[in-house]
Amino acid sequence: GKVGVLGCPMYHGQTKPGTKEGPAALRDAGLLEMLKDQGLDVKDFGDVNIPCLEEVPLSDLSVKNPKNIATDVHKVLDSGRACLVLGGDHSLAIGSIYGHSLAELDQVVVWVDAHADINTPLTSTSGNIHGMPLSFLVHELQPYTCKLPGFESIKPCISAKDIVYIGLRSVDPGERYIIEKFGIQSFSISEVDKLGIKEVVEKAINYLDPEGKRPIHLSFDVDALDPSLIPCTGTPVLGGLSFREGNYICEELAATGRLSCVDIVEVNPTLGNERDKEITVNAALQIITRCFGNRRQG
Ligand SMILES: CN[C@](CCCC[B-](O)(O)O)(CCN1CCCCC1)C(=O)O
Ligand SMILES: [Mn+2]
Ligand SMILES: [Mn+2]
Ligand SMILES: [Mn+2]
Repeated sequence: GKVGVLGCPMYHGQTKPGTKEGPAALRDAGLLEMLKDQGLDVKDFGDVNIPCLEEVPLSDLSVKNPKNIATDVHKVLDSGRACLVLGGDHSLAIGSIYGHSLAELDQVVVWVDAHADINTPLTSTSGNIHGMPLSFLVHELQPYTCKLPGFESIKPCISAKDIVYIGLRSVDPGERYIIEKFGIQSFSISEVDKLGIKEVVEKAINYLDPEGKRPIHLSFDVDALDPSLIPCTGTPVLGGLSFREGNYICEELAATGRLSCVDIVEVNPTLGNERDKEITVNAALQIITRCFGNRRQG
């Protein structure tokens, strides 16, 4: 398979700037070599240009980020490669999912995360954009939200029925209301406990794409995994997916042969000591290799 790797050192979506070190931490740990060693044709497209806060007034901040990301993701996909986006905080998904829609109109989204990330600017209590990305993208939400200055270039491009959550365990009241109102399919950690990961993944894929022909966008927030596996992330929540569950999800999505774009987000190497960073980066690297065909069975 052919993979294009895109670094996206985004940190404006939340208050801990260390997520801008995420792409470098993953590359420095040998990500590209690991992917090549499993037989992939890998091309590194470098990092998206994320201007730092000082360079642009706040109002322009977002117009550059999502648009740059969308343009670059579109370019990778149009080159015939699957796109691997290295975060950076989860606000980058505004650009990656929009960029995916420019290359493929009928994508479905698997959102693996402890959080729903679907607050609108009006329902968010933190004001952090990494808790809002889906609200900029879902058609049905638009009458209920507001456009932030600079987001004009990003158009809603997915329907509520094209999203499935796996791993939820920290959902705000406004998000719960939105999920219920629009009937967004979600498998929280409780469902993972109840059904087991095999049935969750089976149901998720069959719900999104029963005919098995639509391109899949996996937006994987590493905080979906248990904090013991990912000590270096900004919003940890106890009782997360096991390492085996995380690997299983990615193996099964890869096995569809339709995994078109993968975001790996919220790695913040500056949170924790050297050992914590090693644990976090190693777990993230393993998850990534499973997205592109490397299986535990060999
Ligand atoms: C659950 N929503 C949060 C977290 C978003 C995490 C973003 B992700 O990309 O890492 O998933 C938290 C909001 N809470 C803050 C503390 C008080 C209660 C609300 C938000 O800031 O919207
Ligand atoms: Mn195109
Ligand atoms: Mn999260
Ligand atoms: Mn997230």
